[in-house]
Amino acid sequence: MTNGTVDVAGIDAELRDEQEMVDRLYGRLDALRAQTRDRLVEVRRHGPSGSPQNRSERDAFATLYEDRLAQLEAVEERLAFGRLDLTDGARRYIGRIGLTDSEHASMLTDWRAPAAQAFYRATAAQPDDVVRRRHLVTRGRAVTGVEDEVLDLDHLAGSADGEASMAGLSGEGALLASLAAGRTGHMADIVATIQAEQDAIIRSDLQGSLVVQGGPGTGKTAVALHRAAYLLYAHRRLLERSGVLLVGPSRTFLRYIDQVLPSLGETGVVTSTIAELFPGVVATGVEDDAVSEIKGRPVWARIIERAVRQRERTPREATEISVDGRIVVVEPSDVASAIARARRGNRPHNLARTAFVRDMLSRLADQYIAQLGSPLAPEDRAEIVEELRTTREVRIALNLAWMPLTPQGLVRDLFSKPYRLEAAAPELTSRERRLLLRSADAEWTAADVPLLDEAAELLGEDDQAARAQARADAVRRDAELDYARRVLQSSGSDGLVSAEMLADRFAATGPRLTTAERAAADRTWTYGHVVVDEAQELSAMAWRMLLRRVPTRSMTIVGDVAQTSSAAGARSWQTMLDPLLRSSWRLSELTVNYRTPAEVADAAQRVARAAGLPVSRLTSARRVPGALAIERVDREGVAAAAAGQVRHWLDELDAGGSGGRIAVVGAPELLAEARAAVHALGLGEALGARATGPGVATLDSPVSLLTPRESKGLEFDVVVLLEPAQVMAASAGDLYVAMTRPTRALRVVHSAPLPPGLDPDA
Ligand SMILES: Nc1ncnc2c1ncn2[C@@H]1O[C@H](COP(=O)(O)OP(=O)(O)OP(=O)(O)O)[C@@H](O)[C@H]1O
Repeated sequence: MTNGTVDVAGIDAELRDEQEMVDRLYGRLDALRAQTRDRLVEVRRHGPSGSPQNRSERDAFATLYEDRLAQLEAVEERLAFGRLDLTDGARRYIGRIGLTDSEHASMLTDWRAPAAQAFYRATAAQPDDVVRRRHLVTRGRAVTGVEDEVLDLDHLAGSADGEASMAGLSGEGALLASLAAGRTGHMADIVATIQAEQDAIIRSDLQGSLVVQGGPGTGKTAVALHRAAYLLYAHRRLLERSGVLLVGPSRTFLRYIDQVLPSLGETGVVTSTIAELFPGVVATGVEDDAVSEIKGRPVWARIIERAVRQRERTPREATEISVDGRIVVVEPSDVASAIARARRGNRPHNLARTAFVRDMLSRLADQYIAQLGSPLAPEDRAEIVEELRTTREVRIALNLAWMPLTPQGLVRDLFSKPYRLEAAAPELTSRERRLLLRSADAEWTAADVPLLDEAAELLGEDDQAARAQARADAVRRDAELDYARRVLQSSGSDGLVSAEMLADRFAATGPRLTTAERAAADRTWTYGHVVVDEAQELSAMAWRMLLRRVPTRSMTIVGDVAQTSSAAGARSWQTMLDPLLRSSWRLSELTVNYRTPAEVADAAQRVARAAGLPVSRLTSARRVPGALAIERVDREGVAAAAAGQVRHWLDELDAGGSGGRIAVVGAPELLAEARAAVHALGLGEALGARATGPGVATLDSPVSLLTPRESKGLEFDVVVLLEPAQVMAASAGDLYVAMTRPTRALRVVHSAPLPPGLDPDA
C-alpha cells in the first residue's frame, strides 16, 4: 500500500470525476425507481376486474413492484463505496447492489458478486489484477473524499494519471472513520470496509460447519450477518426454499442487529434465541446458573430417553375387565410382549403406541372370541375390537401401560415428581435432583427448551393429518416458486426481488406464509443454513436441538470461548463440538479488534489472562489516549460517581455533535442505585421511557443500565463499569465481556479492590 503527498488540485479533479460517476449511478437508481413506480401505477390502474387468476397475478405484480421499490429506496445510503482499477485499464465500481445501464452494461457491481471480491481481498503481495483500490467517502449523494490503496505501483507509474492518483490519498481512513463514529444503539453494516480476513469467512463455502473464533470486537457478529447475506445471494435458489436461521443470545441483541440484513437487501432470515426455538413455549422463567448448567449436560439425551421408556410399562398384576358380560384379562406377559413388538419399529413413543394398542386389542379380542365358542366373520371381529377400544377400563389399562404424552407433560412430571426424576436420572446426584425440583405450574426456562425438544423428538407428534397437509402445502409451494421464477426471468425483474417473495404474492388461497414464517412455526423445519452468534453460550443440549434443525450441518458458528458466561457453555470448541460434529467442522480465526481502543482491550486481556480464561490473539486497530480511567470511591459513593460519569459523558458526546451511547454496567442492585443517582442529577430522561427496572435494556435511549450479561454482543461509545471485582466473582467471562463493550472510553468506578490485571499499582 502506498500513500503519496497532498496535491490539492489533483484531489479536486479526482473528486469531480467521482462525483460525476456517483451522479450517474444515482441517476440510474432514480430512473429505476421512476420506472418501477410507473409500472405500479399501470398495474393498479387496471382495476379489480377479470378472473380470480388474473386478479391474483395483478396483485402479485403490484406487490412485486412495491417490494422492488422498497429495495431501491433502501440502498440510498452509500449506494457506491468503492472502485477497482484493473491492469487492463478497466474500472469497476462496487456498491450495495448491482446496476446496469439501459443497454445492460454493468455500471455498479454488487459487493457479493465474484467480480467484487478483489475489492476486499487484493493486497500488494497478491494484487489480483488490481492496480488501485479506491474507497469513496460520501455524505448523502455528495462525494467528500477518496482514499486509495495502490497495489501495483509499477503498473500505475506507467499510466497517464499516475501522479495525480498518488496525491494525498490514504488507505485506512474509511475504516478508522467508521470505527470512531458515534454509536446509535443499532448495529450498522460494514459492507464498505470489510477486511480481507473477514471477507474470506463471509465467502467461505456453504457446505459444512464453519467455526469463527475471535476475541471481543473482531467483527464476528458483523461477519456472521454479512455471510448470511452473501449466502442468500450466492445460493438463493436453495436457501429461499429452506430458509436461513440466525440464533442470537437475547431479544435485545437481536433487536440491536435487526437493521443490518435489511440494509443489505435481505429480509427473509428467521431470527431466534434458543429459548424461542420450541413453537408454543414461551420461556419466561429464571433459575440459578447451577440449575441450567445441570440441564445443559449431554446426559439428558439418555435421561429423557429413559423417562420416555419408563412410560411404556408392564403392570405387576393382571387386570380383569368385564366387557358385555364376558371377562378379558390384561396379562402382564401380553403387555410385555406387545411393548417389545411395538418398540421393534423404532418409532417415536406416540406413534409406536398405535401398534401397541392394536396388538393388545387383538389379544383381548382373541380372549373374548374364545369365550363365544363359535367362529366369527371378519366384520364381527372388527366390531368386537371397536367395543374393546371404547371400553373405559380397557383404555385405562392400556394407557397405564403406554400413555400418550406431550413433551410438556413429560418434562413437567420429571421436575415436579421426585420419584420420576429419581427413576429417570440415576446419573445425577440426589443433591442435583433436589436442585431441579419445582412445582408443576412453574414457568418454562431457557434451559428447559432443549429438553422439551429432545422429548418431542422421542415422543413424536401424533398428528398425521397435519403432516399430510404440510406435505401438500410443500408441493403447492414448489409449483408456485417455479412459476414465480419464470415470471421474474421473463419480466426482467430477476435479482432484486426473490422468487420466494413473488410466490408469496401468488399464493391466492390459504394463509400467505413466507418461508421464514412457516419455518419459525414448525418445530420440525430443517433450514438450509444456520448462523449461531455468541455460540460459546450454547449447552450441549442446546446444540442437539439446533443440529436437528440443520441435518446438512451447513452452519456458521461464531463466538469466543473466553467470553463464556453460561455455566453450561463451551470453554473449548473441540470439547463442545467434537462429540456432536465429530471432526467435520473447520476453524477460522479473527484477530483484529475493531471496536475497543487498544488501551482498554489490553487491560481487559490482562484481567482475562489473570483469571485463566482461554483468551485468543488480539491486535487492536486503534489507540485512543486516555480511553481507560479508574475512579476509586467509598462504597456509598459508587452510584453518585457513576451518575457523575454519565453527566460528564452526556455533555462530552453532546459537544462532539455526532451522538453516541453510554452504558452503565454492573450488578442489578448497583444499577438500581445508579438509576436513582442519575435521576437525582435530573438526567432521568436520558434513561429512556422504557427503562422500568434495573437491567432493562434500553438501546434507543442515550444511557442504558445493563447487567454484564445483558451487555453481551452490544457496544457503546462509553461504558461505566461498576465494582469489577463483584462482576468477576460471578463470572470472569462476564467481566471480560463488560470491559470490551466501549468504542471510545471505559470508566471503572469501584470501592472494593480491583481484580488482578486491572489494578495499575499491582
Ligand atoms: N471491517 C469493518 N469495518 C468497519 N467496522 C467494523 C469492521 N469489522 C468490525 N467492525 C466494527 O467493530 C465492532 C465490533 O464488531 P462485532 O460486534 O461484529 O464484533 P464481535 O466480534 O461480534 O464482538 P464481541 O464478541 O465482543 O461481541 C462493530 O462496531 C463493527 O461494526
